[in-house]
Amino acid sequence: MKIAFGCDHGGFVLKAEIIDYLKKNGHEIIDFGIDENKSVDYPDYGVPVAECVSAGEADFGIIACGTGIGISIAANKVPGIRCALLSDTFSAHATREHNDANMMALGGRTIGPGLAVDIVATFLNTSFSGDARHQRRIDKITAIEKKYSK
Ligand SMILES: O=C[C@H](O)[C@H](O)[C@H](O)COP(=O)(O)O
Repeated sequence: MKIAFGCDHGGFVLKAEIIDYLKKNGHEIIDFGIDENKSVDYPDYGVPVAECVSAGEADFGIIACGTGIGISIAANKVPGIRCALLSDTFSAHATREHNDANMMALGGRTIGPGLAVDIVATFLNTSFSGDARHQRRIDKITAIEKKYSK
């Protein structure tokens, strides 16, 4: 799959192991940085990933900041993005199966790289259930997006 990745300096600590996992598992990576550990503004790295996913240029987006909060808030402003902030594998599974999330966010200051990679693996290896009740709820989220984009 094509995976877009982006992080700020708070998420940079997770980058190497996530990229390593993605490469070892045959994924193509679209890397939006950062490439060195310097202080940056997380919207500048989360939004390009979100735009890439929203445009259909990547299958999924993975982003990280210190907590995963700021960068996921920014990503979720892009139409078509459903970005889940994750810190456990149960939620990683559930957000794919129930929410059809197309992006996930991690916090480099809240979880370690081992758990981060397990979460990424669970997220990428779980499919949307396609269940009507879940689709109905996603459709309602999309309708909210359309209502406020006028
Ligand atoms: O939600 C925001 C992220 O956790 C940022 O990574 C964090 O705010 C960066 O903080 P600082 O500039 O103090 O390193």
